[in-house]
Amino acid sequence: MPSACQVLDGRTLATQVRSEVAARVARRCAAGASVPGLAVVLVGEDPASQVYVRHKIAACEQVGMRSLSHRLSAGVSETELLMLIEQLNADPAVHGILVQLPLPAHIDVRRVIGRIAPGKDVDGFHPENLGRLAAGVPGLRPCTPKGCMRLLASAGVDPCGKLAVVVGASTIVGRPMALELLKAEATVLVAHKQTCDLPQLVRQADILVVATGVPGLIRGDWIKPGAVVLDVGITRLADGRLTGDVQFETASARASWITPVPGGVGPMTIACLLENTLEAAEASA
Ligand SMILES: Nc1nc(=O)c2c([nH]1)NC[C@@H]1CN(c3ccc(C(=O)N[C@@H](CCC(=O)O)C(=O)O)cc3)C=[N+]21
Repeated sequence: MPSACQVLDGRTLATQVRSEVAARVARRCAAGASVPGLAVVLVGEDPASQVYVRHKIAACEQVGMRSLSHRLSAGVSETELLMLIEQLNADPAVHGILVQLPLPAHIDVRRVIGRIAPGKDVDGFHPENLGRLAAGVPGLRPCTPKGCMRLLASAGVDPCGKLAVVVGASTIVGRPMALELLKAEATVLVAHKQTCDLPQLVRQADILVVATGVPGLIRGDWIKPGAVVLDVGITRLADGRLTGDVQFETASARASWITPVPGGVGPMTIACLLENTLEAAEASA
């Protein structure tokens, strides 16, 4: 890797964000306000989801917040899940609600997310929060795109006037990422499964954000020299290693900044979840 390319270290930045959150939580509690509480709802026994949920709960405790985990069997009815959401909506000790995705196929994800009180939707997936982001007004913002914007800022990269290409148009990452970049006055292109000539688009990107879940999709020789590359993809290979959507070795020979996988965007997602939970608590009282 030429010395010109720098690794954007998400672990170090996430540690900084988490200690800022911890300090704000301590100040809030010292002033007599309630301990921020995050309710994490996990449906089914998917081992990867269980690991993520454990990470989130440990992260809460580390910054002095309360976490409440609700585990439901894979066969739980949508009605029962909606009843739990209503109960959490009404609980004043719960400031944030996170329903771990994916949900079993018999449950309508949109109905479940739409039932979460927007003020407690710390994932920022509720249509009201996505609408606020689209309108450029304050609200709870999806954690991964928010973490990506923090990573850009930490590298001193201002998106204003740059050409940003977002690969992947999911509701949870690609779309809100495009909205964040647009708010920051980048020129934004969104590529997806039907996009013709992906390499030709990627080659123009000053800022490239990839969130497809297709390991190694983006070749290093597609990267514009000097581009900033944020790799959101995270796939566990058969040998147990984690890998991103961007071919790191060759991409880092051309990029000016690049996030590694692991240790890039992932830790920032969790840090921003904690920050959102604190924001939700601060807005509630
Ligand atoms: N309602 C909901 N909200 C989510 O935010 C959500 C979700 N459902 N379902 C699953 C995905 C996935 N996700 C990750 C968060 C952090 C890491 C992370 O910290 N990764 C570490 C590595 C972790 C490891 O070693 O496995 C890293 O990239 O360095 C990864 C993945 C949040 N998700």
